[in-house]
Amino acid sequence: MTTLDFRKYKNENKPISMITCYDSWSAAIIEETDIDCILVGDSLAMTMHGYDSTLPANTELMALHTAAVRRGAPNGFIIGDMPFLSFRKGLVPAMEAVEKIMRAGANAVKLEGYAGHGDIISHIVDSGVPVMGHIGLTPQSVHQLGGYKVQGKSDEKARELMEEAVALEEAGCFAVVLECVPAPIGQAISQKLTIPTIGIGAGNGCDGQVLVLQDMLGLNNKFQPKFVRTYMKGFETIKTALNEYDRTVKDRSFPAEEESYS
Ligand SMILES: Nc1nc(=O)c2c([nH]1)NC[C@@H]1CN(c3ccc(C(=O)N[C@@H](CCC(=O)O)C(=O)O)cc3)CN21
Ligand SMILES: CC(C)C(=O)C(=O)O
Ligand SMILES: [Mg+2]
Repeated sequence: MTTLDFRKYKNENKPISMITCYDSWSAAIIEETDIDCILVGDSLAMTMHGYDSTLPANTELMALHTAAVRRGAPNGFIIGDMPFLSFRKGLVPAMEAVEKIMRAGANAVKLEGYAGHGDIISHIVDSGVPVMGHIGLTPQSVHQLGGYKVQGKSDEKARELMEEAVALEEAGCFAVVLECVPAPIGQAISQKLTIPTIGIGAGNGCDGQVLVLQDMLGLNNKFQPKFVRTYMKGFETIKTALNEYDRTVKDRSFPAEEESYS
């Protein structure tokens, strides 16, 4: 996968699959699958570190996880999230953050929103670093949005979303994430843009889909928004295996002779 393939997939009406990943061992599994690209999302603050928002993620943490994912998936196309405020402190700090994430092994960066940092997006793109946009529900703005809610519900808000999407394409983004918007809006934006849209809770009309790995594996018992499909009962499966280990330790059937040195 390269940035050129994103446009090619869209032109050939071929859906793009993206999955989040934050560590080496799951990256190695993903590398063996047909999934097109990996997002080292700042959602790792929540899924990996137990925070209740993405705000605690910083550039150092994102770079650390990006490097781990790169070691696990040496050939994957990796997009690294620019964390909260990292691109809002002026051009030089923004470029230093981009540099850390790219040097950690990303192929591209993603950043939330458009208003107020269109110039920075263009500068990153002009510097030779591919940028993925992200509009709709932008979790770094959760306090301003008043919670994790579906965005673009009114005609006016939907128009604003469309304008932002077009502006991101014009700024040079190679793709754009649409998060938690009504399916008709997701479809309308996808039809308008020449770059692909990657939806999460944005309906079937998007050019691709992304889910958080732990959500789709059913590891995230507490988090069940409408857009998540669980493809595995991960929590129960792992719990059963752990209890089996515990039982075999306590009944002394583990380790067996073949698991011991003579
Ligand atoms: N594990 C995980 N998965 C994610 O998809 C995810 C994260 N973490 N962290 C960052 C953001 C936060 N996201 C969220 C969080 C909550 C809802 C949610 O509760 N949605 C409501 C919609 C309510 C409405 O109708 O407005 C739902 O019930 O689906 C949606 C997206 C998506 N992202
Ligand atoms: C949910 C996706 C799009 C994301 O930005 C993340 O995982 O941080
Ligand atoms: Mg994110």
